Amino acid sequence: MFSFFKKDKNKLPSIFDIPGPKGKFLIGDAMRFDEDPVGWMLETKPEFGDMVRLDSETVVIHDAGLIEKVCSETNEDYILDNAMTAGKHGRKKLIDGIAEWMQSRKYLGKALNRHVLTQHIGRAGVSLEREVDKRSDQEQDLFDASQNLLGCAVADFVVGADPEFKRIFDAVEEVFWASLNVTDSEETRLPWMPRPIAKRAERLNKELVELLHQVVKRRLAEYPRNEAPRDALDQLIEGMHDAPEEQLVAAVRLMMVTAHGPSGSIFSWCLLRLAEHPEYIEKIREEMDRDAKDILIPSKFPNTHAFLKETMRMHPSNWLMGRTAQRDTMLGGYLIPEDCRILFSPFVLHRDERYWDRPEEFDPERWLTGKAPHKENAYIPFGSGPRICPGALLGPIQLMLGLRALLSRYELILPPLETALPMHSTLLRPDNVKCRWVLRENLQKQAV
Ligand code: HEM
Repeated sequence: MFSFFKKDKNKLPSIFDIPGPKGKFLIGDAMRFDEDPVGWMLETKPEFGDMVRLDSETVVIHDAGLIEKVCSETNEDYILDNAMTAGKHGRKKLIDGIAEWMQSRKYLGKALNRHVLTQHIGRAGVSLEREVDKRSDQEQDLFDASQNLLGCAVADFVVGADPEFKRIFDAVEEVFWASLNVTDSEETRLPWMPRPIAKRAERLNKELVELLHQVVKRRLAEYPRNEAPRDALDQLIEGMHDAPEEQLVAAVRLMMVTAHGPSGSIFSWCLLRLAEHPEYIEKIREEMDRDAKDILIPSKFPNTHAFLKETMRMHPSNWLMGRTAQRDTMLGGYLIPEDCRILFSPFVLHRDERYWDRPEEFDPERWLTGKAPHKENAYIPFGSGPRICPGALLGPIQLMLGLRALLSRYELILPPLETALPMHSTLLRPDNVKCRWVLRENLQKQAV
């Protein structure tokens, strides 16, 4: 027997030892996964278990503990990247920028203070009511309307005190849609293909960055203001006024562009679920009658928070997340090679019977018992680890501002949830659902 046929007993089990469907040479089962990723995961999980090899460099994991391990080792053993930053060159840039971004994150966290939030809630409450009124009694796309409203709230938190707020918000909107088109498209898969969608996104992004440079310059010129910070940018400058201008611009841009989509996607599903559970509309309206600044105290809005949490369980905006190994590393007893992609799905995790009771049932009450309704690490709508969403506390506050602006004066008209097909693309969003909101008093008049 030649020695290379003998199994090396000392060799660690590698990615090729991880079970998975046979698939095709080189591409594994990637084509089947691309056609229906959720179906693929739900089908392969019972057969192959908590670690499933998709192709020679991609593994899908389902175990809550393993997912937590990968998330918590991000920045060290794994890197957080996406279709826009894939490839060796893009990855190197990301790795080089981690320390700077983590410093910005620290100061962003400080912006979640009472001063900034109270001013944000006042300002955003007014802007959201205005945006809701503008769209009154119009048939519109649900996700489009939702992401516009919530995007406005996010931008207000970040740069709401700026005299050019509207211009900044419009530029962010354009970049958001252009980037979503890139990550939704197949373009980035084949590096040698022309990339018109990505080129447009790059141009719009460049324009946004130029605009944000002007904004940051203006604020730096005003520093020190000797007044409490009005928005996240004021707070960033308070902590980082001697940081390079680029770093401040990058932090502000990333926050606005990243937060736009998830918030809008959750808001869309929340409205669809409310139309399915009208009894909650009344409960939420009752809670919303309280003083606006109480929005900062979740215990005063138990039903609203329970409803939002359950919406994020069943419809996590970031339904498929991933990390890439920065170096050879061990996971679940296997040696994961550098550049290997690890995928995990909050959508599948949040429906796993091992971690949840009646996972397929939409039941906000499960969050009202005083005990966590799930096993450890099984609820990750905001991700986890050092790169967990820095807006995890702010997101629900802004969703509540959106609900308040809409439900206090308007009645929703939406198709039944079962007709709303989910689009599992970059974000989990309802596909082409039309919605309308009508002033409550007008509906009441019509009823008489
Ligand atoms: C309900 C609303 C929101 C949801 C569901 C959401 C969800 C997420 C998720 C799942 C991630 C990826 C985390 C990971 O990979 O572990 C993320 C990242 C991020 N989110 Fe949010 N988010 C929301 C609102 C916000 C808000 C309001 C902000 C800030 C104003 C924000 C800023 C960010 C940023 C900057 C990142 C990137 C973090 C990093 O790479 O270090 N998000 N978000």
